[in-house]
Formats: sequence, C-alpha cells, structure tokens
Amino acid sequence: MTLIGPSLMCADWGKLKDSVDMLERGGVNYFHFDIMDGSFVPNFTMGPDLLKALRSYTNKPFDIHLMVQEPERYIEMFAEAGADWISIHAESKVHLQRALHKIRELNLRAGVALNPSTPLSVMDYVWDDADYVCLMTVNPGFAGQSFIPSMYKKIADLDQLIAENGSRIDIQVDGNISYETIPKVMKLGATMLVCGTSSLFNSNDLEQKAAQLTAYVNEQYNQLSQRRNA
Ligand SMILES: O=C(CO)[C@H](O)[C@H](O)COP(=O)(O)O
Repeated sequence: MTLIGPSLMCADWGKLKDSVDMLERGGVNYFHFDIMDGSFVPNFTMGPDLLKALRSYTNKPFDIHLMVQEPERYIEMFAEAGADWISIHAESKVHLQRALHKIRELNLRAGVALNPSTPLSVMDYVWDDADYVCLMTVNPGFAGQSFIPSMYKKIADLDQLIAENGSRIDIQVDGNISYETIPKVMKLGATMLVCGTSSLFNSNDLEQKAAQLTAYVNEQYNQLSQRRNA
C-alpha cells in the first residue's frame, strides 16, 4: 500500500479543521505537518499548539517533519502534542542516532529527512534506527516548487540500499508530488507520498480531490503489483 499524506502547510489555515475532515473523508492515510523555524529553512510555519488543536478531530497518524536547526530539543514537545511519526534532518545540528533513538523510545516512528543534495551515505550507520527516510524532492521551505530531476535516481539508489541492508525502511517523498511524478516515484520505490499544492490543494473541494488522488494512487499501486508478480 502507498500512503497519502496531505501537507497541511498548503491548506487554508482559516478552515483547517474542515480541511482535515474533508481530506479524511476523501481517504488520505496520514497528515503531514511541516515545522519550520526560520533558521534551518527560510520560512516559518506551524507549532505544537496547532497539532493539539487538531488532534481530537482525527485518529489518522500525525507525521511531523522537523525542519528546524536543533530538532532534538523539540521531540518530546511534539510527542506530547500528538505526533505519531517524527522526521528530523540529518543536516541539522543533531546527534542523529541519539535523536532517532529518542523518538522510538516515545513509541513513535522515527524518520530521517534529507535535503536534495545530501548523500545517502548519512544513513550508513543508522539503518537500524530509522523507520522511514523522507527524501526532499525540492529544497525545503516552500510549497509550489518544481521536482528536482536528479531525485529520481536518488529514490532508486535509496530503494537499492534498503534492499541491500535487508531493512524495512519506507521511502517518503516530499515536494511537487503530482499526477505526473507519482507514477515515477512509486515505480522507483516510494511508499509514502507527501501531497501539497501539486496534487491536492488546488481546489476547495478537498474531499473530491483526495478521493480522486486516492483512487489514482491505488490504481498505480495495483498496476505495479501486477507487473512485479507477472
Ligand atoms: O515540504 C514542503 C515544502 O518544503 C511541502 O510539503 C511540499 O513542498 C508541498 O507540496 P508541493 O510541492 O506540491 O506544493
């Protein structure tokens, strides 16, 4: 199964609860929150109070992408606010292994997020400490950018490394995940899609958009499974 997670930074913040309701009715699998500190990335977004405000309205997992300079300082804060999965950037000021361990100690799924230019070798000694890798397919900080073409090879390389390591890590892709890029990233091994302006948040009828996207992703998944089993 390939999971769809709307990137809530792309939603209308004046109607966030309604957006969450509509997206859930449309069949999305999790909600993705981009947390930006104005330092690791040149933008500001949401914080733990926003998670708390939305937590009671859905049982779907909250996926927290910490685009912050010192993520280790905020893991507990977001766990208490309702996070289920937390990814931290390998490029931030962090003891990566310790931070991943800390996330898992809180019974959450731990993710490593990588900027487009960061080599996959940063995963070399933490394969056993992570549950997913969030590959940024645009430079982090802003929605509405173009997919960086060299990221196709990076997804394929990561998929191969995961197989070589016998690991069960999921590949999440984030940035310009659209009807055009989805078949390609899924074919290369992506199992978690972060969906923003390119595929979901370009209409007010979010339920219909989510249902259409869910049907499309499921169809792609079934086609891929058939080809792999043929
Ligand atoms: O992480 C992000 C930006 O840093 C957003 O989640 C993502 O870019 C949003 O999707 P789209 O590119 O389709 O607008």
